[in-house]
Parts: sequence; C-alpha cells; structure tokens
Amino acid sequence: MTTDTITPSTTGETVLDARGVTMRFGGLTAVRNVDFTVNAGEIVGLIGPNGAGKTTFFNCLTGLYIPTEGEVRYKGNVLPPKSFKVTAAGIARTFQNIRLFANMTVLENVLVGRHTRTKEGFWSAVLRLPSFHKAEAKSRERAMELLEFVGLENKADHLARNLPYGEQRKLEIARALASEPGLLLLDEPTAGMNPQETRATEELVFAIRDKGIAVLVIEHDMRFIFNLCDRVAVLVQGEKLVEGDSATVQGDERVVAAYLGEPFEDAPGKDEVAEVEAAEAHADAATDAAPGKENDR
Ligand SMILES: Nc1ncnc2c1ncn2[C@@H]1O[C@H](COP(=O)(O)OP(=O)(O)OP(=O)(O)O)[C@@H](O)[C@H]1O
Repeated sequence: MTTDTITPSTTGETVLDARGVTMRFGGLTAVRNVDFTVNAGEIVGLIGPNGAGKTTFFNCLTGLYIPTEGEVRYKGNVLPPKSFKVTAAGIARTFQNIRLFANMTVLENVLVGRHTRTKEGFWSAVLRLPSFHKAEAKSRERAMELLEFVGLENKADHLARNLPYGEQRKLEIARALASEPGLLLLDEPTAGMNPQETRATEELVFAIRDKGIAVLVIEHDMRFIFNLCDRVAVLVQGEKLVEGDSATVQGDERVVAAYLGEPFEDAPGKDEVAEVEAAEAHADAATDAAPGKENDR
C-alpha cells in the first residue's frame, strides 16, 4: 500500500449529519424521520432486514433521491440535490449491484472516478495542451496508487468484465476513492464474496479509515459488521430502531426480534457449538487410536 494525498480529518468532527430524513414513494414510507451522524475517523454500520430502507437511505445521502423531508449536511454544508455534486463535495459510494464500465480497463475505470477532481477544461483536452498532458499524467499516477492500495496494480490493463467478482468489488472501491472523498459509503461490499475475500475487505476498510476517510457500510454479514464497526445503527421498516456499539446492538432484544428471533448469521447457536465439540472429540479419539500414536508421547 502506498502513501497518498488524502489528508486525515480531525477525529471526532461530524462529517455527515442527517436530520429527520424521510423518503416516501407514493403511499410507501421507505425511510421515516431518521437522524444519523458519522464522525471523522469512524466506521459506522447500517443494518436491517431486507426492505428496511437501507439503500433508500444511502440514496438520500448521495443525491440520487431528494428526501421528502429532512436535511443532509456534509461537513456542515447542506448537500446539493445531484449525485455528481455530492461526489464533488466529498461523498463517494459503491453500489449493491456492481456498476463498472465492463468494456473499459481497470485503470480507465479508476480514471473515470477522478473526473470530479480534474480541472482541465474541454478545450485543453481537445487541443491536447501541455496542461492537459500534465493533469492526465498526474491522474494516472494517482489511479495506479489506488490500484496498488486495493491490490489490483497488476490488473491495470485487464478489462473490468474479466475480473473475478471479488476483484470487481475492489475496483469499485478504488474508483470511489479516486474522487478523494472524506466519506465513503459501501453498499454490501462483501456480497458474493468467499470468507477469505470478506476478511481482505475488512482489512481494506480499516486501511481506508486509517487514511482519514470515514466509512458508512451496509452489510448483511453480521460478523463483518460487528468486527469492523465502531458504531452500528439498525433500520427496521424505515425507522432507526437501535444505535450503539457492536455489543449493545447484538444484545438488544428488539434487534434480535427484528431479525425474526434467528441468531445472527455466523453466530453459532448451542446446537452448532455442541456439534463442533462432538466432531472435535471424535477427531481427537481417532488421532489417539492411530497406529504409532503411542510412540509420540
Ligand atoms: N424507487 C422506488 N420506488 C418505490 N419503492 C421503492 C423504491 N426503492 C425502494 N423502494 C421500496 O422501499 C423499501 C425499502 O427498500 P430498500 O431497497 O431501501 O431496502 P433495503 O433495506 O436496502 O433492502 P435490502 O437489504 O434487501 O437491499 C422497500 O419496500 C422497497 O420496495
């Protein structure tokens, strides 16, 4: 991983401040009166059952939707109602359904993500002025740094569509980082990943936070969320039900009830624990009985 130009924000400063956000689609209220903050240096999780309103809330934070009621501020300023302006202001995001330019290379995808940070004008590009070449070289250098940061530097020339799924998700993150955000929103970043890829994504998110970028993440993988997040908020039927650290949220019976009383995904229940212990005891007995084992003692 390389050093880069992102300047860490002061820890504790409120980066995102959403107040009373409500989003209605006709008669359906998908998000209802949600207050939500993310502070500098934080990784915050947003969880909730399917259809709880998580993605709708993300869309309200990124200018894709204009909330029916409420206000969203980024570093004190009310967000403009256009997604490219929100990105320029400092909020970047990835999508639940990967949205890459499939027929462009990995490097080109990251370069596209830099457009809000490139000041060179139309004529400069058309006339290929020296200032354009200089800006282009700088953008490439930064894009390569970001590819190295996410571990894709050796795939810069590959077409995005040829990357395995887990790497496409990493590329989406690199592209989002290319806009030099102060806040990164990740919508189900580990969907479809195997446990190793999920673990690597966890490390990547920590590394992003360590660069001074606050992170807000939606995930269904509870182990990922509770390992990663300083704070977790639970949305149920569009309303914020509970917010707190991982232990508080995991122990809250309203949260368990909202997930239909099921133990959290990946949290082993009593039966599972007993099954694993029995299997281990069986394996130990088999090892002890193995020929030559007595000579090992
Ligand atoms: N553009 C839209 N028009 C109408 N209804 C919508 C729209 N977008 C979302 N909804 C509805 O709003 C509710 C919340 O959906 P949303 O996708 O935000 O939930 P979610 O928590 O992200 O779910 P999941 O975990 O399954 O992705 C759902 O009932 C959904 O059908």
